[in-house]
Amino acid sequence: MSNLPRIRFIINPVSGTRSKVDVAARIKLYLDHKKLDHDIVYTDYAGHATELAAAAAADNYYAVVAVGGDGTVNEVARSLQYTNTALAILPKGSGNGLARHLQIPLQLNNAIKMLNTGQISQIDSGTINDMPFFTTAGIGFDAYISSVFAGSKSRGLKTYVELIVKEVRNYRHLPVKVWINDKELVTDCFVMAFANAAQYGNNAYIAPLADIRDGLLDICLIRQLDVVKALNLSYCMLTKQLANAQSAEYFKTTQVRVETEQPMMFHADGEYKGKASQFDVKLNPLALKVLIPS
Ligand SMILES: Nc1ncnc2c1ncn2[C@@H]1O[C@H](COP(=O)(O)OP(=O)(O)OP(=O)(O)O)[C@@H](O)[C@H]1O
Repeated sequence: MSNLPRIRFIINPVSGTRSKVDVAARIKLYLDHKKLDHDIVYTDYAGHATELAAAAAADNYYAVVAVGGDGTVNEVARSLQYTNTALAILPKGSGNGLARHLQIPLQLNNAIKMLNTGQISQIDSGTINDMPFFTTAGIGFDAYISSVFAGSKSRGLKTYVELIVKEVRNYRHLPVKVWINDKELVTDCFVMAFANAAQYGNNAYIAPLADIRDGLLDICLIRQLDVVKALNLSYCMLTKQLANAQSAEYFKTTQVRVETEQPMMFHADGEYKGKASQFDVKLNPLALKVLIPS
């Protein structure tokens, strides 16, 4: 056995919108085999990536590469927190929020080449009701959209925007009680997003000022929304201007508690997680090593 650093690729065979590229063949071609040893494993079921990543961390791998979308990234990253093993990403989803935030190349060959020359950094992570997230979590409309999106056959930005425009008319804000930085706030809530990274994915910037290493969550509260405001907010999200929009308010904090009269939908990294009427959202400073471009 060589003494080279070892990396494990975990490929989710069902993720992604693109045609079935032979990722293993590309790895053979573009990974620097003089610098890195590697193995490749495929997930057989939802949740499998978490087990495969935990085994690699226990075996002191240098890095585990999540090959998939933010769902796969989440499953891998949750096992690597507080270990010496770094998360790397070959982005293959439709949104790729964490990869985009970390400026990891979206093109497969370039993303593989980056592994040869990348550097290790550390980032924060969050939990919502003890469920880990690395980009964003949220309650209200964005969780509702993630639930509809999960059942939709098509993917990508166009589907997202069409869904938002269609569903915004039917969705109603709900009253919530929020505790942020020892202050209580009673408010309507259309969306409350808890951002570790700046974007949901697809360059939709829900919290353009979020810093993934500052030990703080950026909370974006949108109290009420109608179709006209929604179009304006969508434009602001895609042009990184949401922090200046009138209908979005921001708070920075390490933890937040939300209570609702009626159960509300929530998501973590865009994966719909169900409904709850109490939410505890926390930030874990610099919990995860990541392999990013030098
Ligand atoms: N072998 C498998 N069979 C079925 N589901 C799987 C398998 N491996 C992983 N999954 C599940 O696939 C889900 C979607 O993965 P992921 O988010 O990476 O891709 P995606 O949905 O195509 O990307 P995006 O969310 O960006 O659209 C994850 O929740 C994961 O649990």
